[in-house]
Amino acid sequence: MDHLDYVLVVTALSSVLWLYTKSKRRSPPLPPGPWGLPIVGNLPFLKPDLHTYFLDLAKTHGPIFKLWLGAKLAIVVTSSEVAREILKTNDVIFANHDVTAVGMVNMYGGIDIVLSPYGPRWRMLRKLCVNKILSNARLDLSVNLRRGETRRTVRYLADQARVGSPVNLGEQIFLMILNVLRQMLWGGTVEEEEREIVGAEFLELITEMSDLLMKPNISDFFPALSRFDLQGLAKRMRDPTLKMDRLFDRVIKKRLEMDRESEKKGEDFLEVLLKLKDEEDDKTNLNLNDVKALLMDMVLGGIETSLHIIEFAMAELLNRPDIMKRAQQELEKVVGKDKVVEESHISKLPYILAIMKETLRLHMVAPFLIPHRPSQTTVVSGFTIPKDSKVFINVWAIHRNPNVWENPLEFDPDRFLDKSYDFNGNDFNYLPFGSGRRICVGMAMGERVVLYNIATLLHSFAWKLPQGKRVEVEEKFGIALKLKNPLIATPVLRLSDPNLYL
Ligand code: HEM
Repeated sequence: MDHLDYVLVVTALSSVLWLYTKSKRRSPPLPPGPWGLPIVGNLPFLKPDLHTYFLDLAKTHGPIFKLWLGAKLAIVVTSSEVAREILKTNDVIFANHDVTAVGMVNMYGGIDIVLSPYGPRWRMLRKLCVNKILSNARLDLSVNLRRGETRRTVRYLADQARVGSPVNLGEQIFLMILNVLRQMLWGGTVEEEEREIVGAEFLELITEMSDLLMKPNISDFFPALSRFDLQGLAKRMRDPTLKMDRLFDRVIKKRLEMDRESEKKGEDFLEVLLKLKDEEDDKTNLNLNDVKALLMDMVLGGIETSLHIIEFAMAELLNRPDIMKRAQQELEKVVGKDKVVEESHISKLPYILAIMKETLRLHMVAPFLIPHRPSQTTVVSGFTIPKDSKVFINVWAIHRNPNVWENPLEFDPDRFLDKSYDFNGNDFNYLPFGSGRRICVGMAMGERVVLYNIATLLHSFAWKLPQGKRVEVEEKFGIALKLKNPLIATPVLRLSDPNLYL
């Protein structure tokens, strides 16, 4: 090799090396992750309780790892630092929710808040909810709609208490929350006799839709196959969605037929939404489908979350009579035994609030939030996160991190009396409602409904378990995390005046 050749070879090699390091520098690698099979990736290895399975994987692969769910790349985050990078540092890029094939059928083609991509339409819907429907001022107007349903449950439980009969508490809480939400949506519209019919149908449809939304779907793992709907899930979702749509139509028609002048104004969501739709100077340009998609969001976002928090809280308290007693002492001091709890009391009940916060820490009902989806390829913690991947933030695991939470598996509301964690998502170790742009829009309502109903159940009744029994507080993964086994307990009247149970 003469000198010129030597120079050429060295130059060529250096250029290749330079290009290689440059390209390396330009695109960091994907996060690490477990090996998968060709085509199906990690799908065959998934376990039903995804939240615990993902935590186990994080122990091997670190706070950010990847999985191939068929052709779809999933990124799983298990630390508050990485969660912050996603939800705060890169919040606009991650401000979309992942869209599923069945969700699109259920949500009028994705025109609702949850599935709308971040942009002007989502902003308009969100503003409408925050200012006109779910604000504290608006919720103050509908306090009686909520109160009536809770009192109805108290009457039923009091009847059972008088005969010493155990109740399926989870079932009762479900019915109570379902009815509270139904009342908020259109309670001022539907008359008493029709209420029962609409209620029974409502319960059936919600259960069916939640089940379908949870089913793993080939259409999501291989989007190119989605038009074949190989498991028939989209087709199956059409039926309950159509029935719910007809139910919405019925109540909307009823509302439109009512003599508006003679009705009380501004109580239920439907009335507010229809009024907005008809306002001439309204800039939202809402149409009927928009109204129905918003009602659907409230139905699916508002019921399962609140109901499971109350159920988990009651399950924990039944195992901890000392904590239940402290909560009841607080209620006696603030409300007294000669009155019933009202929503106006809840801001004066810090221990009940601590019970709600601790329940949400230990049993995060939306364990991965609603999975987010980056609108462009970006780098997080030194790894490339490609556009459109599905990002699971395992908040359930973050809430149990032993480096942050002392004795994380113990139910201890006191930790929230000492530290000022709130629900606003500012501390990335505690994110029960999410954080940033997509934080839960129904937070104010969820907080009221949960606090008021826990307070009422504890104030009106002492609760007994069969002799020597404990509640197994086990979790079951689903669209919302729920208690695995039925919660059976016997209510015992606590208040001396029988009129307080009417
Ligand atoms: C206490 C009960 C509740 C909890 C724990 C809860 C939790 C959450 C969480 C974790 C998210 C996802 C945040 C994210 O993706 O980053 C969310 C979103 C949402 N929640 Fe809630 N929620 C509750 C009650 C409600 C209620 C009562 C409603 C409505 C009536 C509601 C409506 C929604 C909607 C529409 C979204 C989507 C917001 C968006 O995409 O911009 N939630 N919620």
